Amino acid sequence: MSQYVVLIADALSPHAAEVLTRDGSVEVRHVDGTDRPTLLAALAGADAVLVRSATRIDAEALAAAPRLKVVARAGVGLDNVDVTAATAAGVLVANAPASNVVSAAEHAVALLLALARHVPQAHAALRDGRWARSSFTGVELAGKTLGVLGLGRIGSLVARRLAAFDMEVIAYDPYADEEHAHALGVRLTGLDELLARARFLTVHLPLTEGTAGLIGSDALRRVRPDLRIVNAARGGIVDEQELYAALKEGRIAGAALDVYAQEPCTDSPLFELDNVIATPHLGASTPEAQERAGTQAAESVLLALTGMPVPEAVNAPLVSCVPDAVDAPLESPVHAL
Ligand SMILES: NC(=O)c1ccc[n+]([C@@H]2O[C@H](COP(=O)([O-])OP(=O)(O)OC[C@H]3O[C@@H](n4cnc5c(N)ncnc54)[C@H](O)[C@@H]3O)[C@@H](O)[C@H]2O)c1
Ligand SMILES: O=C(O)CC[C@@H](O)C(=O)O
Repeated sequence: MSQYVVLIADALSPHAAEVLTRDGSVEVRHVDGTDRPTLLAALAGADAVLVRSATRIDAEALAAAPRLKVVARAGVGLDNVDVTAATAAGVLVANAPASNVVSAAEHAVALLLALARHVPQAHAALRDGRWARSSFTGVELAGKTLGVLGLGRIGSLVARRLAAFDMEVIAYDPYADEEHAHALGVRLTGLDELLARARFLTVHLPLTEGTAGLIGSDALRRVRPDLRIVNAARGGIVDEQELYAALKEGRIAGAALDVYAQEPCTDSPLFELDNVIATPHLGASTPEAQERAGTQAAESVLLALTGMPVPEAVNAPLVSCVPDAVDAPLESPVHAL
């Protein structure tokens, strides 16, 4: 008989369940974590729960889980887990902080290029039978200033990739290291300069009390009218109502969004604007990222439950695709106890 019950509450790579059941001590139960009554009932008998971004592990969920020892987030952002409440309850919280950063960075770059050249709009027009070349004149990236908000793992990967497009890259991140920025060819600036100068702005911050609404009414009145904004970090960092107003009034030129204040989000006034392109939180949606995220989250659960060490091999493929300079200054996957 298995010693531990582990819930998988969001759709994870099958590798997660494979890792968890490896030594026979764990019974895996799959539940739909977005169905609240089902989640709360299942948590009653759970020793651990693995989530992506859809399932909320808040104080109510923690209170329903008397046996819970660990919450593992198969990805980066921990805004769907109440880390403070978990810590108070003696529940360990782990994430997989570098698992999906390459995928997320590539998606941000894809959105930025698509925004610059109206790719989704031109594709849609052609499918409608319209050869509307003059409607879709774009802009070059070369020589333009890219402002990176948050020069952590993903911001650094995006900066490096877009520097290769001959963009001038500046970044605002009060915690970033000058040498790290310099090695990437990035100049650190204050927020005021970044807002005033950027032709493209890409957001790579965590959602916290300090970053919620950072790009709001005030910031959006200090930018150039030809600014294009990409947010593939978290909804709510860019205020959606203020973004709508800025786009509608021609105070900025366009926006590309992967994330929303409320998700799922299928009905936003922003989707009606011609200069907005949008994807449904796809930054981490590649098999490569999901395999790493699921595997690393499962390894963290096993480590927390059984004390079984994490094999080196699990981390090896990822380290080889994330530059040392990006990997170095960041915290360990186990976030809080
Ligand atoms: N779209 C997706 O699918 C997807 C995938 C992965 C991550 N994300 C989001 O991207 C975010 C960033 O991920 P990461 O791996 O780069 O995180 P990270 O922790 O490596 O980097 C975040 C950076 O933001 C900086 N920062 C924090 N507060 C700031 C502030 N007020 N002003 C300026 N800089 C500030 C930090 O110093 C850090 O360098 C995650 O928190 C997550 O929400 C989205
Ligand atoms: O699980 C996902 O697909 C989203 C993950 C991403 O937003 C993250 O923060 O890691």
